[in-house]
Amino acid sequence: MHPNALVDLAAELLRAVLKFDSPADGVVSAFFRKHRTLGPRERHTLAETAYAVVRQRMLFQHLAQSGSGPVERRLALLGWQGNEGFLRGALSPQEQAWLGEVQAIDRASLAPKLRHNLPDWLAQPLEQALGAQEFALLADSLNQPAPLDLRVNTYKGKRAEVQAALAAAGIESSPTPYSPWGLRVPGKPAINKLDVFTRGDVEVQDEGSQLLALITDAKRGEMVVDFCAGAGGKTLALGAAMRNTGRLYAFDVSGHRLDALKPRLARSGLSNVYPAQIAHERDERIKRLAGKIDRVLVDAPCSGLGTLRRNPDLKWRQSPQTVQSLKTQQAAILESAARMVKPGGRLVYATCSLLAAENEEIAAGFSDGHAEWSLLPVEPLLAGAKVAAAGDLVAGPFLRLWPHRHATDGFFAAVWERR
Ligand SMILES: C[S@@+](CC[C@H](N)C(=O)[O-])C[C@H]1O[C@@H](n2cnc3c(N)ncnc32)[C@H](O)[C@@H]1O
Repeated sequence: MHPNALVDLAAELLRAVLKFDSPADGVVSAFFRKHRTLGPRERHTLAETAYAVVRQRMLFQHLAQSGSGPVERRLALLGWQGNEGFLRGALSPQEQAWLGEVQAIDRASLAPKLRHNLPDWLAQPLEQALGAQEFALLADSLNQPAPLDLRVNTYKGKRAEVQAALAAAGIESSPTPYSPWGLRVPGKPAINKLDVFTRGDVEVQDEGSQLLALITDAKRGEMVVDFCAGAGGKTLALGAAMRNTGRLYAFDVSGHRLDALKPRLARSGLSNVYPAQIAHERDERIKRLAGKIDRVLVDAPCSGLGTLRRNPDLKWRQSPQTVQSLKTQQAAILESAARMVKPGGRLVYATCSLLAAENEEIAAGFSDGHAEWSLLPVEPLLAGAKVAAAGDLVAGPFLRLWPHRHATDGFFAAVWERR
């Protein structure tokens, strides 16, 4: 394709993505379905350029105030993630001069919000929680792509064996620093055609997500509920920890997401998982399990702001209002899920949000209203699950993961035991 045509397509894609009326990954996929003839390299350039602009939207929109022509084209030039020489082939002499000028601007001289690229309502509580210096590190890490983490299906194989199988396929990996189940792979090699993937020895899963399953500590023969199972990332980890025994219910209100669990379940070799769509958190099915369950994991619907490395559009699509309505939902789901836990059983509340509003505040609300539950400090639970450096992963009694500190998504977890 001619360089200019590809830049024009990047501008067209940006016009759609920057509406922020639906998730960016869906917009990108729909765009590729419309432009079927695009090759893999062109798709990579277009998608990565769109993501780069979404990540640095404030900065790029500021810089794009100068120059002329459609603003999306200037944004595409600023965020270009393809070959530099190829890009030069698309530029007019005026565009070349403009790009040179704006790229020479010293970014350190710009206003803080143009450097961190976060909306005020989000920047403020994060800066308050971390202090200015560490907040800058967080903001920087949120603007980097995430590494590819894999979870070894320990029901089928050992981490060292999977690592060797990956190496034999030309893919280098290293054990994740905290999770005993994880491997980290540099770059983004396609792994879904490898035998080690198709036979279910390995799944793609962020190390932070693995740690949530580890602290849930589901054991052989137990009755376990993954309340917000979605496509089952944590379900599969729990089922493997249970060594394919006992009964593991995977509940979700979204049948569509549960459908995505099915092929993963088939690969995993697990037969102890019972996926079921529920109408809402007070569904009859939930009531029938009251007081019967050993472990309940609530991986609650949340703002997803701990996953900005992968889903940078969330910072523009969420708002104080959406967080407020999520908080109501989170408290209601936790309340309902708790009823299923039997005396001596464990309840885990987790999010992939960085905001105390969705984390510590929800946990405090639950503890305050429930004298019959003891909050369990997470550090010994992590250490008991053979997680290295457990003390580095907690804030007080809670699990608190940060992309800039732990190279994981930003997860939170609180754990209670029913007396
Ligand atoms: C953070 S996602 C779960 C991700 C999943 N656990 C995984 O590891 O892949 C939250 C899920 O909660 C589900 N959900 C939303 N409201 C719910 C409710 N009232 N009861 C159960 N699940 C709900 C959403 O459909 C979504 O799949």
